[in-house]
Amino acid sequence: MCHWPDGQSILARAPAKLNLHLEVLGRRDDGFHDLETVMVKLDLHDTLQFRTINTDANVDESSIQLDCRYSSPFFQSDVSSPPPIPVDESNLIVKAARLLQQTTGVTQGAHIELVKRIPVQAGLGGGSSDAAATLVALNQLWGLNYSTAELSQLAAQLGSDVPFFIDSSTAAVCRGRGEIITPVTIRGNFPVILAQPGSGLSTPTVFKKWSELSSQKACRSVEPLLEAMSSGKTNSVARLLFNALQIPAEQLNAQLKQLISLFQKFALPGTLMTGSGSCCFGICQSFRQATSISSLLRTAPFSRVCVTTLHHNRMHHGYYRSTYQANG
Ligand SMILES: C[C@](O)(CO)[C@H](O)COP(=O)(O)OP(=O)(O)OC[C@H]1O[C@@H](n2ccc(N)nc2=O)[C@H](O)[C@@H]1O
Ligand SMILES: Nc1ncnc2c1ncn2[C@@H]1O[C@H](COP(=O)(O)OP(=O)(O)OP(=O)(O)O)[C@@H](O)[C@H]1O
Repeated sequence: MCHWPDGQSILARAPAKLNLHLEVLGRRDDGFHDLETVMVKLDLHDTLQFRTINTDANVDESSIQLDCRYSSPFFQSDVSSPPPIPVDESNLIVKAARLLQQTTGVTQGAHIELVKRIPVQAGLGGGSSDAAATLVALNQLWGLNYSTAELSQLAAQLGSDVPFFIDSSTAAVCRGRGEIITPVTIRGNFPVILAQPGSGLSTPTVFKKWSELSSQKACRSVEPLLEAMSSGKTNSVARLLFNALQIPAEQLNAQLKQLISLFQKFALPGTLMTGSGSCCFGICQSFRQATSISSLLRTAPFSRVCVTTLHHNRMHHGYYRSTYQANG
């Protein structure tokens, strides 16, 4: 989190996530599913700038104004294509700001500029991370002094993945519908190739497909993966990747299935789909390997590719001038 010298502006980084392990334990009465999932934050991130509303400009002081621009290896530079996310009240950023206003009774508003790099409907948690960054930043901008625990409770009302992004840890096991967070250790770092097919997947549709296909199988234990993560054994981490939603997702999206088959042709230590898809990832041994495989993946007509690493040892929702690019 970075404060501008005038004290009226905050810049926040909202990282993407990967699910290294995702087991669905069963369907609940409220329509959600109980999960056991291991999530890690990535260096790939959206950037959000928050400013107080200039009341001289004849604007309602409690309004929430959101502007969005796209700046990512995943996005096309074609400005004529319509933006893939709404900037109205349905945006999770606006929902997070409204929830904070309603809960605290604060009358202040905000102008928010989003630089969107994380692809949408990809299972990378982009909207959830933006919502968490908004709760943390507006808590500061509006001087609310809410604790992390209080912000986490609000976060869970916005989405199952949002509390993970309030937590400052790089990696965590998330249980319940995703909101019960236990931070875990991940040592070392490794390059990750992200590849997204031409179309995304809706989370409820993938869970519905899982219900249709599910059988009474024993649940896959998370413990061997946690041990490999804490001892920094990247090859073991890669071998233990697991996602119970991948088969249902492959049945819903033919390009995803093709992309996973393509990924499996390369000698990578491990590949998987993240969350409810449709983005897939490969853990690489080196940047050289990541660069050569990502250029081969880029030749597939339907896939968009980007290389990133884990989001390690950063300030919470941190921002470093040295890594910030002029284009956002
Ligand atoms: C698949 C994951 O990305 C794994 O990290 C998350 O569980 C999804 O979390 P999310 O996008 O924050 O999801 P939410 O916005 O809370 O829920 C969207 C929809 O996904 C389904 N959903 C989500 C989470 C969960 N544990 N069980 C579910 O069945 C429900 O149909 C729900 O209505
Ligand atoms: N700030 C936002 N960023 C991205 N999507 C948003 C945002 N606000 C609302 N949305 C909507 O939320 C939906 C899911 O987008 P998102 O990119 O968060 O999915 P996801 O990566 O699959 O998330 P998850 O991994 O948490 O399931 C999209 O249909 C999008 O229109």
